[in-house]
Amino acid sequence: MFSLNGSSSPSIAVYGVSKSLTRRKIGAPLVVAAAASSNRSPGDGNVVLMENSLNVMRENAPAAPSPVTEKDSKSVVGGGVEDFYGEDDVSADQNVTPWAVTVASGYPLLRDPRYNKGLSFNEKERDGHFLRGLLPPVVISQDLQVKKMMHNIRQYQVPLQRYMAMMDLQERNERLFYKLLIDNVEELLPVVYTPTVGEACQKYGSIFRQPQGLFISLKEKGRILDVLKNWPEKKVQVIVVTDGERILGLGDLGCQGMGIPVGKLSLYTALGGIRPSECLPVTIDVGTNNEQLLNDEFYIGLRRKRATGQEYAELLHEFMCAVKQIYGEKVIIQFEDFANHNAFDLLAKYGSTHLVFNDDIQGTASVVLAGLMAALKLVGGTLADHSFLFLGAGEAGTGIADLIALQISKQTGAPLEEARRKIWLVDSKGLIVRSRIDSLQHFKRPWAHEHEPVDNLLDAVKAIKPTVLIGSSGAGRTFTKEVVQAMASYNKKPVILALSNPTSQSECTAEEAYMWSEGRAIFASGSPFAPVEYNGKFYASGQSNNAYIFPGFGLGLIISGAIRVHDDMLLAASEALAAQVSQENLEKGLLYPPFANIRKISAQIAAKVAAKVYELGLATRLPQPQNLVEYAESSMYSPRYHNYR
Ligand SMILES: O=C([O-])CC(=O)C(=O)O
Ligand SMILES: [Mg+2]
Repeated sequence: MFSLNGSSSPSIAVYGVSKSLTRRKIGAPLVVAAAASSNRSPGDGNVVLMENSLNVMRENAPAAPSPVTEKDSKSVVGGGVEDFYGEDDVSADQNVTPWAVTVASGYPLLRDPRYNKGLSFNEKERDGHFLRGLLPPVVISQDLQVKKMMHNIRQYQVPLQRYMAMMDLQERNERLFYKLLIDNVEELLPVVYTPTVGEACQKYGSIFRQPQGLFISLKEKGRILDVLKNWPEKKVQVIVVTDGERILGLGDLGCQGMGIPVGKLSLYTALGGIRPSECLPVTIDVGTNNEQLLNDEFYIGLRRKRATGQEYAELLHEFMCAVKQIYGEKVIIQFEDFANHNAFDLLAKYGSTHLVFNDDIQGTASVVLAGLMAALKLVGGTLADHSFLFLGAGEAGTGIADLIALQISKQTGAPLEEARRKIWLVDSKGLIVRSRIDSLQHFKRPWAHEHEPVDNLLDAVKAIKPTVLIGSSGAGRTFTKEVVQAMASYNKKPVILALSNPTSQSECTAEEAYMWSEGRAIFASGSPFAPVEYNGKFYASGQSNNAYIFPGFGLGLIISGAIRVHDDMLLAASEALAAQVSQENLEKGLLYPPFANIRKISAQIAAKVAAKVYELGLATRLPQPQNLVEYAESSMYSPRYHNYR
């Protein structure tokens, strides 16, 4: 027991406190001034409150009252907290000096986004936490706050203004931000994520207000470990890292790519239930080759050309080692929006030493495979009965192609080589064929099949006559009328996926796909499109975006204590997602379930991924929980306010 406030707090509170403090290494011995209550909910517990609310005070400093939550009646699936906080944490903390711990109250409490509740502080809390007079008299519920915020956000017509309003809210009242996002996910996803996040990155320098993640630049070379220690949270489960070189389909945005890790991690919390405090957005700044940014007076990054070769590799290696040193081997490192060459190299280099996941290669592959599994119910046949043509042979294109081939090979027993022959890729130089092999980058070589050269997409469609056309090129409006019409001339129901983001880079719009195929296309896109009307009929289209996969995938890794990612886990995630597509969805032409159910979907994905982690012997959380779906659900962060004593 470790509590000076009378509540019987289990050892968990000690873990959280001591661990944080050990790592803080701040000066002389201190005294403990406050601790958490007895609530133990794995996704949502007071431990978080403790750990994230530490103000370390010098010996004899007065202890301010702490907002400690009242006992929460929510039932808990056994063992969750220990798993998140790890028994190894205890032994690591044996030499801890007693420290003083308290949390903010009064004005600082209102300024602390993690604990601020704004007008929802009740009368008792206002008295107990020195808030009297700092707020107007009214006390309102969190639900009313949500209603008010949605009303305000809807006043903004310009998407970037909505984005900024959401970011302001995140910096002011974190739980309200997540409540808003979770309760209105279909409306707000395009605001905090693609397409708006793309524009936000382009203008990040001028809209920058508060740092929302860690910036690690070449200036920090040799001291990245110290930089990581500056991050206020000591328990991190997921890092999303970019070097900004290929932000969506918008190209090199340098340091301003930070909007992407921030956006992705807010989805980790909203969609996958990972606690916000355990998510760390990182941008590695090695310069930019974007002349416009280099000449932009508001640019926030290093004003130099990109470092490459050894200089680049050394910085990344230092980062990878420092992360493992400080957060252990179970932290997920999600690579996001790196340029092709680095993305493949980093995944190959660190795949066997770290828990790494490339969202653009693996997450996109898994979500597209799920969409194809659903599409088969509409077009018939097995994967092996179809032929696939890609425009784009980068991370997404080859990643998806690899996973389709793997699945075909598993289903038919055919060797991978043979399965690959169903799949063709077009890059900027035309169809990838054998005669080009010597000039191809290594990740394109498996796709260089025997064929005469074809130098453009339309001719490739005519030559291959694919049943499925997938755009992953980052180049907008490349599925022209002729291309879509050619697909519709060979197929009763052509499957067309325009995956590039944001909307401006989509290979075609939903309207174009339906119009040019006379309403016969089975269409999905990376960024959302509103339903379109064609010949008096409405056509909805699904969003084939890795946001369906990575939050649940990450949760599955966390709840099983995975130490490595394996392709079979991606297949498990695809199957779990495809299983969530209802007959009703399919009848509307939707290859994916609505995002409105995403937390339930994420729990299903997490359970299937975790089961695979156990099966492969890559789990460290033992024994395996009996019901993984329930366990995943109960592990999720809830944005509901706590009551403070
Ligand atoms: O961020 C998204 O919307 C999907 C993605 O990973 C990308 O386009 O790079
Ligand atoms: Mg991406």
